[in-house]
Amino acid sequence: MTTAAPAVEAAGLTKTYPGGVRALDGMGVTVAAGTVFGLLGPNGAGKSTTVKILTTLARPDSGTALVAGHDALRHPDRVRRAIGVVAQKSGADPVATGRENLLLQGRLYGRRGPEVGRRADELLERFDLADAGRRLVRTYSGGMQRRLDVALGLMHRPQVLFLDEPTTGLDPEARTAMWEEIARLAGEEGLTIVLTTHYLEEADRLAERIAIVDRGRVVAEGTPDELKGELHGDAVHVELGDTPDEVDARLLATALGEFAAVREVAVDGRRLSARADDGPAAVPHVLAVLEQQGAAVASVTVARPSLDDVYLRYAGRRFADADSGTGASTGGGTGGPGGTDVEPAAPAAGRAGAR
Ligand SMILES: Nc1ncnc2c1ncn2[C@@H]1O[C@H](COP(=O)(O)OP(=O)(O)OP(=O)(O)O)[C@@H](O)[C@H]1O
Repeated sequence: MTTAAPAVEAAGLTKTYPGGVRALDGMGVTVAAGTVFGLLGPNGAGKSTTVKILTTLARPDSGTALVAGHDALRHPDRVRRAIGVVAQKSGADPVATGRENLLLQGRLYGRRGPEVGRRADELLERFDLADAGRRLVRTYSGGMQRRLDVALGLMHRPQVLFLDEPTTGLDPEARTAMWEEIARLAGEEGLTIVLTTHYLEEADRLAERIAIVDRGRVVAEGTPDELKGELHGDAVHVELGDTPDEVDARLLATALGEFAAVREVAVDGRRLSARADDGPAAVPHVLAVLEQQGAAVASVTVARPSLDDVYLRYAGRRFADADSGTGASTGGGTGGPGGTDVEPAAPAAGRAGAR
């Protein structure tokens, strides 16, 4: 555990977008320097809005944000110099080469002279783009473009790198390669990385600590093992044949809850989940109760705790279900990130972040 000041300290962030969408509702995170921190949550949970505030591209309605020791609200220019941003959408110019993009990025940060070219070549090499460095970016594969995006974010040697969904849209092979690179950056270079993702596996694999975000606030935080360790026992998931109505669902939960071996029973549509110290031993009881209640069973699975179970526990619904709907606290606007309130940014954050 490092004793240095945290790389990011944000507290009490709130943000309501025009149209009444409450994107952040008391959001707060503390990220230790030199670690990889994952903001994990379904679509619309508020991850991008948090990153936009921390990277000075948006202002909160209230709350505080310190990044690399600087106040993001009072001294956004200082924050911009200390951070790199890799936004969801590529910041690279498709009709320039990869190398030209890197050189331009360096110049936007005020770098001049041969050092800029050396840094560009070093990054092309490191991201396995040396051969493609003089090709137009529009000829790159998705994985190559994403690697170039990360290289652009690193051009000025930031202290904190923000990666907004770095592997969304990548095929499994490119995703694995990106994971390896992110792990190496944190391990070898002591960079602090704040990563947003809606992939449970990505957070589990990369982040030393994870904040699970739901409806604009952190609902659980810890190392992946701590979070999973809070859920004692196995998860028992039952796919019901018919959707029980509300009364049936309550009856099922009550009837199952009478077994000491089974706890935390939740029925969500056709899915019933519960915890049991010994999952396989509990299954016959669970099936017997469901049969008594007249509930048809399509399938039963028993699993060790996963981050999905952590999410279910804290958010009260499954991750995939939340991911397919909106996570914001009120309906209304559906504007995507980068919408109405993005403020003009200095090159440091603006090039990758404002597009
Ligand atoms: N510029 C905007 N104007 C209006 N509503 C917005 C704007 N940006 C985001 N929202 C809404 O705020 C909520 C939080 O969005 P945000 O992009 O922060 O979530 P997210 O967790 O990053 O999701 P995603 O993974 O889809 O990017 C969503 O309901 C979203 O539709």
